[in-house]
Amino acid sequence: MEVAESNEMTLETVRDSLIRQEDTIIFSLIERTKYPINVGAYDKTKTAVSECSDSLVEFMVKETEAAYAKILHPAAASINVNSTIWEVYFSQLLPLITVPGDDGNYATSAVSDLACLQALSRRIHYGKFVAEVKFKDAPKKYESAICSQDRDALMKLLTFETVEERVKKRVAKKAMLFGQEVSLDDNYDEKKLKIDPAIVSRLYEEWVMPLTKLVEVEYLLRRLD
Ligand SMILES: C=C(O[C@@H]1C=C(C(=O)O)C=C[C@H]1O)C(=O)O
Repeated sequence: MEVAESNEMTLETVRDSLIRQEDTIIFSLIERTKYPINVGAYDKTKTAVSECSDSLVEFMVKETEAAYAKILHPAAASINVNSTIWEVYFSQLLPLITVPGDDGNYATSAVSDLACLQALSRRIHYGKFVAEVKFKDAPKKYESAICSQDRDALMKLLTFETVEERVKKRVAKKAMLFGQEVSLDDNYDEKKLKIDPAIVSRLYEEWVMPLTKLVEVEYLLRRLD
């Protein structure tokens, strides 16, 4: 991932980007809540793509991944946690943010899923940039752990608990603000929130941040190859 872009990157600019990406993630999740879970969209027998054994969503995600693979440095591109993101999204997150049921809108809900998966994947794989700036800021600090391929030591070195606490609080606050039913009187009804802020916070705590850190560790392990 030593692309030209990383020269101008600092920990601050990388963190600013992660903060902006929170907006994209939360808005894409809110968009998906418009539709029920629509399990039919994930049913290979109902796929709308002819001569293709994938479900509609699988087909769309694979096409997008193929496009991204063309623009990434091979070493960084070898780190890919999309299958885990996929699993978490469909088996854990989607049932939490959607209502049960099937409204037949498979194509539009699949487009929405794709937007969520892309936003999550981009954020989590951004861990490569985060790791690169952390390494550049203090190479000595990381070198011995990299040489001994010590995952636990790397994880400790790159973790900032106070930053993580702020992320969890901020995403819950954003979910509350972005998910409101906006009306012209001053009352706002907490029950009408489009997404539960606690779920967004949990998504970050249990999956987004741990996976970002996993990407950071994987990147650093290969950094001196
Ligand atoms: C991304 C960073 O690395 C780690 C992961 C974080 C995250 O995924 O939000 C936050 C703090 C760090 O523990 C960072 O330091 O900003």
